[in-house]
Amino acid sequence: MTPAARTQTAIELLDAIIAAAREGGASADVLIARAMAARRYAGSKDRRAIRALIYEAIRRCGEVPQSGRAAMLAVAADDPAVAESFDGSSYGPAPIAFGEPVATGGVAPAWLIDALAASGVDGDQAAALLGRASLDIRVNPAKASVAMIQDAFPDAQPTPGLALALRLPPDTRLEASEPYAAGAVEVQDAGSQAVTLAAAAQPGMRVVDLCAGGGGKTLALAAGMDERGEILATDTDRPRLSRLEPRARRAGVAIVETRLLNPGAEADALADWSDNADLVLIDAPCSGTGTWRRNPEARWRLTPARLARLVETQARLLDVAAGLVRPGGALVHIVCSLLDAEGAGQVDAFLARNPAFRVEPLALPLGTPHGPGMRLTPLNDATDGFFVARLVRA
Ligand SMILES: C[S@@+](CC[C@H](N)C(=O)[O-])C[C@H]1O[C@@H](n2cnc3c(N)ncnc32)[C@H](O)[C@@H]1O
Repeated sequence: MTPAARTQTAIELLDAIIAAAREGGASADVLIARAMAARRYAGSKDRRAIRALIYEAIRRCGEVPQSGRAAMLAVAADDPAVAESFDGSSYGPAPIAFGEPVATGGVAPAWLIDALAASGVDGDQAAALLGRASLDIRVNPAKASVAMIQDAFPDAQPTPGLALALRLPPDTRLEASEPYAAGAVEVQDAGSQAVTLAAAAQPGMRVVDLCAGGGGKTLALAAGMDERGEILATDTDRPRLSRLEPRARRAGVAIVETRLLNPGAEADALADWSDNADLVLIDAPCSGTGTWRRNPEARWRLTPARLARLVETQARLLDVAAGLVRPGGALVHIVCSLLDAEGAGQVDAFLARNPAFRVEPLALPLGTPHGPGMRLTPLNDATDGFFVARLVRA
């Protein structure tokens, strides 16, 4: 493909991504994968170049751009090679017209920048939310030692304080590797591994992973339990939860049971665990402001109304979890967001409603104290952004 044809393809895909962001459609990654599968003439170099153009445009535009072309013109404004590709050739975009609309740059929509600033996230911290994400893995101690995995990936770097975490070069073909096929490693951001340590899961515990999804944190909890005890992994999303059991089998984990919940009726479905769990982990559904490095178009999807709904669900899930924790047991609240409404403020509000719980201070290998818990950020910790707090029932 010519550079002009690549730019035109990127513009068309950006149009689809913008429409999906406005209408709640599929993510950019999914739309790009679908489009590439349909464009068999695009070689691997073309695909990489088109993908890079699209993500450059998404990162550059804080507000939802008016069109894919306006977003690409924002890239062209700083990149002469992209500007030259607007050459009017048969598969390329029309030449740039004088006074054509160019999408406005910026980190995020203005209301979100204000909300982040009110949560203590300054301009540098906010800009780092759009940096490049690393490729981190967690070694599964049931299947391999860290040294064995370092032999398989000689460029892997350890993460200080995280005994099972390794950072790989971003172009590592992990999924085609033997350790991956054997369940000896799981892809998991180092920050995600660090916040899961707040749970301090131990052998013999009865644990509820209330928002288990596909089980990333469930398996990290299991790694600390040495196949002794019980983990009930629940979620309201059937397709996500259905991925957990095969993943647990692949990892050699047999102490996990899954249970599908109905939104709004979680407590009824969990009545048999009432006052009975040593540990409840809530990896809550959230705005994902801490994961923009991976899904930068997520900031175009978030609205104040959607954020308010998420905050309401999180509060409800915290109250459901409180009913499951036994006296002396612990509740851990995690969000991959830097907004206090979902993290520190959410936990403060829970404590005001539930005086039987108190905050237990955390000592994690990454992160800094923030309100009743700890915060990890891309700028400070080179991980996704997280808030985590550990609460103990009297
Ligand atoms: C941050 S994701 C969890 C990721 C997962 N723990 C992991 O480590 O891979 C949040 C999850 O909460 C689930 N969820 C949303 N509403 C829920 C509810 N009312 N009860 C339980 N889970 C819910 C979503 O389906 C989603 O899988």
